[in-house]
Amino acid sequence: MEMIETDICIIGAGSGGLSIAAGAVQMGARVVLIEGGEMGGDCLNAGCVPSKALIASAKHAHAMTTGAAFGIAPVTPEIDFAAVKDHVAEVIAGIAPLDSQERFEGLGVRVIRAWAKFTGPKEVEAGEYRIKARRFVVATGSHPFVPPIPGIEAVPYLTNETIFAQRERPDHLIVIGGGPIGMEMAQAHRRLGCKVTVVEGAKAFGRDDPEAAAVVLTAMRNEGVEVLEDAPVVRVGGQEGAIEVEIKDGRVVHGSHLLMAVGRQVSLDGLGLEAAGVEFTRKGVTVGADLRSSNPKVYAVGDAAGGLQFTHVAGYHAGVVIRQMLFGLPSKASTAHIPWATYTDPELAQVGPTEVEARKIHGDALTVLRFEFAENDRARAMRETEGLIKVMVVKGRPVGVTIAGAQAGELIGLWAMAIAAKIKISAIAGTVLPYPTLSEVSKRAAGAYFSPKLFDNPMVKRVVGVVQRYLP
Ligand SMILES: Cc1cc2nc3c(=O)[nH]c(=O)nc-3n(C[C@H](O)[C@H](O)[C@H](O)COP(=O)(O)OP(=O)(O)OC[C@H]3O[C@@H](n4cnc5c(N)ncnc54)[C@H](O)[C@@H]3O)c2cc1C
Ligand SMILES: NC(=O)c1ccc[n+]([C@@H]2O[C@H](COP(=O)([O-])OP(=O)(O)OC[C@H]3O[C@@H](n4cnc5c(N)ncnc54)[C@H](O)[C@@H]3O)[C@@H](O)[C@H]2O)c1
Repeated sequence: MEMIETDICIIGAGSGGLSIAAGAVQMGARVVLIEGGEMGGDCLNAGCVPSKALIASAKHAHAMTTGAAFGIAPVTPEIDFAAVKDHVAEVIAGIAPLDSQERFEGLGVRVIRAWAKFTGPKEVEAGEYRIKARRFVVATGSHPFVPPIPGIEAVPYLTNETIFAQRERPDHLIVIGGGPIGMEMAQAHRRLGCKVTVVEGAKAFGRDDPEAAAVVLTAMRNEGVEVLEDAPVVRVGGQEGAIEVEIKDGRVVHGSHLLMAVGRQVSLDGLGLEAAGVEFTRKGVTVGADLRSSNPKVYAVGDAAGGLQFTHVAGYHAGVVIRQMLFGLPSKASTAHIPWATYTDPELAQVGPTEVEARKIHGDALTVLRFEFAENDRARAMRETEGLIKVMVVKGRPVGVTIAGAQAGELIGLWAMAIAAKIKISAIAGTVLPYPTLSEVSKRAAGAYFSPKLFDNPMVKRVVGVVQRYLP
């Protein structure tokens, strides 16, 4: 077994691990990166990238059926499902070189392709190698959680790890779980010609603002996605082509294929965390705001750190641990300014607390500003008028924003910056934006903070009256 000594050893070459490796090596640290599966992790191979590529195909198909209002005769698209999957694979292949072993070796990272496990507090084994490092990072991500629903062991099912390779179009896809994975996949498959039923145990988009979630839910139902809520699944049965899913109230849904999208399980099994003195729970490695574990030489980032599970969070974590590991500077992760978006159509985006959460935290100090997409000229021109923005404001500064509507994922960026930089709502209201853009919904919502103070204020009216009398 070859022994390697290094400054930093990273386990997992996904969004978090790759960002740390690239940053650390280019700033002069010796870095070992260990990956047991595919370089790029979930996001590239079975998550963000393939799902957004599939959604893009679905959007093209949908546009072909919805042109009548624009004067374009609708046509029924001929969908070659296998070719759609070729497109998905091509998009992955196009991005893969950026995450590849060759690129990282070119940067000077020692890449080991094997499954790693700790054998002590300062030592990891992977394949033919023993690695002693001054600091370790657990960046092992997560995988689909498949609950022990009675019957599941005998029924063929898809997960995010297999659905993007499915080349035959399912006649009727049943999706268990109405979270972001389930809902993005449900709409994409519906638009690509499948019958789709989502069976959700509680509420679809359950982590989002209910009013915003309702906008998306209505749009999806109007497109023909059947969404059953408050419908916990208690049994599954049947075989490929003839699946049945039984709901607690006795209803049975019949379909051809089954997608399990009921959440994620962190990938910590077999990692030997006990040998390293690293505490963990089912949710992830137990870390403080500095992302350090109970073994001060071991950090955890991304999904493995047990918090928000997004690629941009893994990237943000990378910066937090790099500052500590390379420069010995204190650094902490916070969640108040982290946005997320679900790429349904319309999109759903959030940063900071929702209205209900903000009300609990700030009580009467909270002001909620609203603006409807229907009042935005660009949204009207595009006939994408469903949606709204809500801005939660405390003492003149935004603390949370919810957007449901076209390009919500793009629009939330402004607010993520405003909250991170503690920018005042007056700065957003005072920004001059190009007309006509969807981003004007943000400015108009911000302006709503001042309009009652200016337009419904007798004092202002009196002052203006007096000034008008004397102004030359
Ligand atoms: C269908 C789907 C769609 C998604 N869409 C989005 C999106 O649009 N936007 C967004 O921000 N997020 C999205 N996510 C979430 C995003 O993919 C994850 O949050 C992100 O990949 C987490 O990065 P990570 O570095 O923590 O883990 P990963 O990217 O999962 O990487 C972990 C790596 O560690 C490796 N590994 C695990 N154990 C070991 C071991 N013992 N030894 C060696 N290697 C090991 C794994 O093989 C893997 O390659 C989506 C997820 C899914 C499933
Ligand atoms: N656009 C994005 O950024 C994006 C897209 C996809 C995934 N992700 C990430 O992946 C994570 C996981 O997504 P997810 O959708 O798998 O999980 P989730 O936990 O968000 O949603 C799972 C849903 O399944 C339901 N459920 C659980 N057991 C059930 C049962 N027996 N019967 C019926 N319903 C049941 C839950 O009530 C829940 O609503 C997300 O939280 C997010 O962090 C992000």
